[in-house]
Amino acid sequence: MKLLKLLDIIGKYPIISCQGSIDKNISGIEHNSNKITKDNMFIAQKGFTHNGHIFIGDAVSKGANTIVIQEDIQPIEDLTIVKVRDTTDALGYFSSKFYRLPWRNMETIGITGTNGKTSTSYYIKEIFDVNENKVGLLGTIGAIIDHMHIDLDNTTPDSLEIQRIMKKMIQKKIEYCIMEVSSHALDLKRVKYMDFHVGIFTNLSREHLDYHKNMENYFNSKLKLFYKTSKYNIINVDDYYSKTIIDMVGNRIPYITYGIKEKADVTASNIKYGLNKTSFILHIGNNKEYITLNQSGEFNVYNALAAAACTSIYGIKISTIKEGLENVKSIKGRFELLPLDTDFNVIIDFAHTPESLKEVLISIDKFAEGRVIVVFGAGGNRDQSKRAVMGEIVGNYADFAIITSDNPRFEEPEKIIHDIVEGINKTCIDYVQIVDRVEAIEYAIKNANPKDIILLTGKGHEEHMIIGNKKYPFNEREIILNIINNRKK
Ligand SMILES: CC(=O)N[C@H]1[C@@H](OP(=O)(O)OP(=O)(O)OC[C@H]2O[C@@H](n3ccc(=O)[nH]c3=O)[C@H](O)[C@@H]2O)O[C@H](CO)[C@@H](O)[C@@H]1O[C@H](C)C(=O)N[C@@H](C)C(=O)N[C@H](CCC(=O)O)C(=O)O
Ligand SMILES: Nc1ncnc2c1ncn2[C@@H]1O[C@H](COP(=O)(O)OP(=O)(O)OP(=O)(O)O)[C@@H](O)[C@H]1O
Ligand SMILES: N[C@H](CCC[C@H](N)C(=O)O)C(=O)O
Ligand SMILES: [Mg+2]
Repeated sequence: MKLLKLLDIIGKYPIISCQGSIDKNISGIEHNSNKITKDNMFIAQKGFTHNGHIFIGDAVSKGANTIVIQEDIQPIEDLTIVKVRDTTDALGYFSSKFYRLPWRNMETIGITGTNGKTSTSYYIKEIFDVNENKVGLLGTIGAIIDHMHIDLDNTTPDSLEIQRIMKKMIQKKIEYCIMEVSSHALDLKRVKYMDFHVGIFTNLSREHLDYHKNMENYFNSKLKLFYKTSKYNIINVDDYYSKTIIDMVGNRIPYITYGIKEKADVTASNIKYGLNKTSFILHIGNNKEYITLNQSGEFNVYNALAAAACTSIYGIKISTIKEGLENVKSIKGRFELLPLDTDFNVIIDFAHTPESLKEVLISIDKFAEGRVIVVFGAGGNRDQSKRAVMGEIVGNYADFAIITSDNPRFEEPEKIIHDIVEGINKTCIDYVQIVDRVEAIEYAIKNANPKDIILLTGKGHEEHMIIGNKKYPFNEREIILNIINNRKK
C-alpha cells in the first residue's frame, strides 16, 4: 500500500510531524524489529519490557523504509519518520487500515468476561459448523481459520496480529469470526480501531488485579466492548455486574439476556449433572429442546446458553443449536476427563481464578463419590491477591490439596505457594506443598483411592511451564498418561 494512502485517510489521525518522502510503497507493518523485511513500516512501541525506539537502527538495517515514533530520534537518510502521540494507538489504526478493515466483511462476535470465554467460543463455533457456516476463531487456545490452527501468545493478540489474522479469514471467506476479548486487550487498545457486531458478557469476578488495580477499573475495561457493538449485546443476567451493563448500554442497541436464576430470554431448566455430561432443557423464547452436553458443570450450562443466544440471533434453528452443543466432545483442558482405565478419575482444568475454581469444585461435589484431590498453584507475575483466596476456596470445597507450581515466571515458586498456604490455613483441609508439578502429579496419583477424583487446575491446554521468560515443555495430559502407564509395568 502507498504510504501516501495510508497517511492520507489519516488526515483525521493526529500526526505530529512527518519527515521524508511519503511517495513510497509500504510492503507491510511490523512492531517487532526482528520480523522486519524490505520496505516495511516499523512502529516503535513503548512496551512493558522494552522501549521499541531502541530497535529502530535494527529495523532500518533489515529494510524498514518508514518509522513511526512517539519519541524524537535523529533524522536518518532516505527514511520517512512519522511522529505520533501514541505509537500503540497508531499501530491499531495503521494495521486496520493496511488490512482494509477486514472486520467489516464478516460477522464479528466478541466475548468478554472473567471466565468461560474460550468454552463459549467453542460452543458457538460448533453450532456454526453444524449450520455449515465458515467460522474463524481467535482466543486463548489459538486462532482457527476454517480448519487451520495458528498458535497465539495472547488470548487477544496485539492489534497488528488481529488485523492480519482477520485479513486471512476474509481471504478464506470466513462468515463468522468469534473472538475472545480480554480486559488487557480493551485497555491496551488492541481492538480500539475495530468494531464488533455482537458482544457477549459471561461474568466478572476477581482476576488481573495486578494490572487493573481494582474491580472498578477491571469492569470498566470489560464494559468498553459493549460500546463497540452494532447489532446485539448478550448478557448473563445472573451475574452481579449485568444490571450495571444494562443500565449503561441497554439503550444503545438491542440486548438479549441469558441465565438460570433471574428471568432471561434464553434460559435452562431441569438441569442434571454427571461426571462427563450435563442435561437440561434449553429455552429460547417459546422454543425448547432437550440438551445433553458432553461437559460437566453448571458453568458450562451458562456457556451453552450464551452460545445459544448468540447463534439464535442469526436465525439458526434450535434443533441445529442442540446438534452443535451436543457435538462438542471436549474443550481442550477445560474440565477434561481423561480416558483412563483406573479406579479413580483425573480431570484437567484451566481454572486459575478464585471464582472458576469455586465453580468447578461445586460442580464436582454434585457427583463425586470419593475424595476430591486438587493439584494447583498460581501464576507468577500475576495477581498476588487471588492466591490466598484460591487457597481458601480449595480448603473449603476439596478433601485434599497438593499445592504446586503454575508458571512461576520471575517469582520464586516457594513464595507463590506460601501465598496460597496463607489462605488454605484458614481451613481444616490436609495439604502438602510440592514445588515440582510433575512430582505433585505423581504424589496425587500414588495416593489416590478408588472413586477419588484428582482435579488438576491452572494449566489446562497449556503445553509449557514458564520459568523466567523461558518456556519449558510441559504437557499435563502426557505426564499423567506416562505416570499411569509406568505404574502398570
Ligand atoms: C503485559 C503485556 O500485555 N505484554 C504484551 C506486550 O509485551 P511487552 O509490552 O512486554 O513488549 P516489549 O518486549 O516491551 O516490546 C516493546 C516493543 O518492542 C518490540 N521489540 C522487542 C524486542 C526486540 O528485539 N525488537 C522489538 O522490536 C516489540 O515487538 C514491541 O513492539 O506485547 C506483546 C506483543 O503483543 C504481548 O505478547 C505481551 O503479552 C504478554 C505475553 C502477556 O503475558 N500479556 C498478558 C498480561 C495479557 O495480555 N493477558 C491477556 C488476558 C489473558 C486472559 O485472561 O485471558 C491476553 O489477552 O492475553
Ligand atoms: N462460565 C463460567 N463461569 C465460571 N467458571 C467457568 C466458566 N466457564 C468455564 N469456567 C472455568 O474456568 C476455566 C477456564 O474457562 P475458559 O477457558 O472457558 O475461560 P476464559 O474466560 O477463556 O479464561 P481466560 O481468561 O484464561 O482466557 C474452566 O476450565 C472452568 O474451570
Ligand atoms: N490468560 C491467563 C492464563 C493464566 C494461566 C495460568 N496457567 C497462569 O499462568 O497464571 C493469564 O495469562 O493470566
Ligand atoms: Mg480464554
